[in-house]
Amino acid sequence: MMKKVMIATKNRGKAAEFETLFSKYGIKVHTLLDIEDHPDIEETGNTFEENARIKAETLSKELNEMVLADDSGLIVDELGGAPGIYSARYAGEDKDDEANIDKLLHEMKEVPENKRTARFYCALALAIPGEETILVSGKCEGKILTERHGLNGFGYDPVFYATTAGKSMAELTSKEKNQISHRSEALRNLEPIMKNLFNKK
Ligand SMILES: O=c1[nH]c(=O)c2ncn([C@@H]3O[C@H](COP(=O)(O)OP(=O)(O)OP(=O)(O)O)[C@@H](O)[C@H]3O)c2[nH]1
Ligand SMILES: [Mg+2]
Repeated sequence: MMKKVMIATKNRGKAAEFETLFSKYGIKVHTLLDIEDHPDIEETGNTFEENARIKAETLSKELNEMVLADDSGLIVDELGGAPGIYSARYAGEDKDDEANIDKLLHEMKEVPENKRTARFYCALALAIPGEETILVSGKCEGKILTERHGLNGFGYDPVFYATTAGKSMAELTSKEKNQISHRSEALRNLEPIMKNLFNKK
């Protein structure tokens, strides 16, 4: 039997990354994109963890099965932590990656190189019916570039210089991004728990 996990996301970039990240465990990924006309789950929390928990528990209750959710975003020091939990909607409700980047570059226009520090953060929530939800997180340190570099990835990747890679996130192959990203670090922190769960079945 093929193992599978449901992820409470409608973000195609995340879905693609999770597909690759889970494939090495032989686990197939399903998302909200596979359910026709599923309404958005409202993110009413004040932290990444709260929002991840809301998305995972809402869908888990609805489907009565185990659900994983990712709430993530970009934290820019000079902007007091913005866009943070509002990263997807930074430039407006339509979640336009290009408009978000334009707004960020504009806000950071006068900021000198040494003050452009930032990080991606990812909270993962694993909701299991009848059990306490499990929360883990990961981050990835970097700087905000002054213009776009690279075509891979999604979101703010073209303007995020990943310190450990020495390149923009969008210049990395998906394999390279998956070695250093906030999302992959969070998932590694969930690995022992997932192993237990999937081996039980
Ligand atoms: O360049 C990026 N590389 C990444 O690896 C990344 N991870 C997150 N983000 C940004 O943060 C928002 C998440 O917000 P978010 O967690 O609410 O997700 P979302 O609303 O897009 O989808 P859903 O999972 O809620 O359905 C995203 O839209 C992006 O703007 C990233 N940007
Ligand atoms: Mg969202």
